[in-house]
Amino acid sequence: MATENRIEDVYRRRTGAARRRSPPGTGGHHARLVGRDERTAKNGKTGATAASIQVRSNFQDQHDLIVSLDPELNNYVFQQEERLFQIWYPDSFMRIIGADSIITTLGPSHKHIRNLVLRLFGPENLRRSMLQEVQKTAQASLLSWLDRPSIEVKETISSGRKNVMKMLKELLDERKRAPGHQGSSIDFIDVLMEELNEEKPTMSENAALDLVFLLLFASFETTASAITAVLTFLTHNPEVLQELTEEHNYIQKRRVDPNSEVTWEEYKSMKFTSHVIYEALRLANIAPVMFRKATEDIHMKGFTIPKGSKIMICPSTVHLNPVVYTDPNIFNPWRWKDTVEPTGGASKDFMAFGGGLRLCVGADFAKLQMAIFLHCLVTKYRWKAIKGGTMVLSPGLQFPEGFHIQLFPKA
Ligand code: HEM
Repeated sequence: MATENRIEDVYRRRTGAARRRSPPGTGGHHARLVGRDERTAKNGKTGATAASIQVRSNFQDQHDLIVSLDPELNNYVFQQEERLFQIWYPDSFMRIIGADSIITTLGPSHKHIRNLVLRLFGPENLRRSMLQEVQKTAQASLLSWLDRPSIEVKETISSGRKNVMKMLKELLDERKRAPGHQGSSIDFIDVLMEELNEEKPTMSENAALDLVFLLLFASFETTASAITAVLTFLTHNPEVLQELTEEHNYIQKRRVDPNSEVTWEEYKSMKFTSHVIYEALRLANIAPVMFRKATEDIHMKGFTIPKGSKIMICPSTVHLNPVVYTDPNIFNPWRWKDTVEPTGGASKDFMAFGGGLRLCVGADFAKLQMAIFLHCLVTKYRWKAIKGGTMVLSPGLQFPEGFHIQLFPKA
């Protein structure tokens, strides 16, 4: 796996920043080191002493872009969300996700939309209905993989999920034609219909569809990448696969009917699985960067981040930091054994799901999907790697040759 320097290098290559080292203030792209230890950063060493790199860029408003390689600054940004920092993403990204989304809203509106989304993806609904749904989907996908000589894991997982978008749109139309869904479990369309039928709805129908799109966009790539990364790590680490399989076999053996559905208690008992998931997310750095802008002048460690500056947070600075994680490039789920799991999926040492007010709303859902997929996989199947499986951070996680496997039923 590549390290945070690689991310920095790729970023510099793309902006041309490193090559044009013209002095600050002369316009165009150029890079200036503003960290504590210029030499360390130049030599490409990683770790707690890594400096922040400040790049003056061609962003429209000509404010600085600070690439933060400092774990403390990363954490501080999340803690000070909507006080000293505010969400900001480049225009190209905002065009994809739509101007009117959870990402662009602030304050009470943001909180309101988050709460709507959490009615579907929060722990209560995960326990009540999503657990079953997720299990059915995982079982059906794996069954459909059986007859095929080679499966490209990420592609297969994400194409399956794309059908969900189509289905949700159809469902919204159907529910509009025949309102008053009487099902026992709530679904997101119920939540949205309720919102749209309010006397003073907080969103238009288009905004509601945009939100559905954003949720699917945010979940397709990320979850598919995460599951592919876990499978790759398991393939290369048979001792991890063995302990994981033992955990799931044990859960299955304790049931009266081994084929009955996974219960919430069983899911919560999957400790080693949870460590495998955290470890894979730590190494994979699926969301390689996050952006914010400073809403005030901020003084930190002898530096000033001027109001209006854009800040690029790189979670790998923490995740691949040897001071925080011993042998950071080694896939070692046992390292989590004596660690308190990050509350709500985030801590100052673990930011795969971001942190603070903007912590990923799908974090619990993503972990549930991964754990249930692994349960269905290791209790019923084994697999053989056919091709690919190389992971590169460039700067996001990529599988240049994909990861192709063949699936077999367990004897
Ligand atoms: C392994 C899978 C996933 C990873 C690594 C991941 C990562 C992240 C990260 C890092 C953020 C914070 C972005 C920021 O602070 O700028 C985020 C936010 C978000 N994620 Fe995820 N995500 C995953 C799965 C999902 C899923 C399954 C969904 C949908 C159900 C989802 C929906 C969202 C949404 C809506 C936000 C914006 C939250 C807000 O602004 O309040 N994510 N995600």
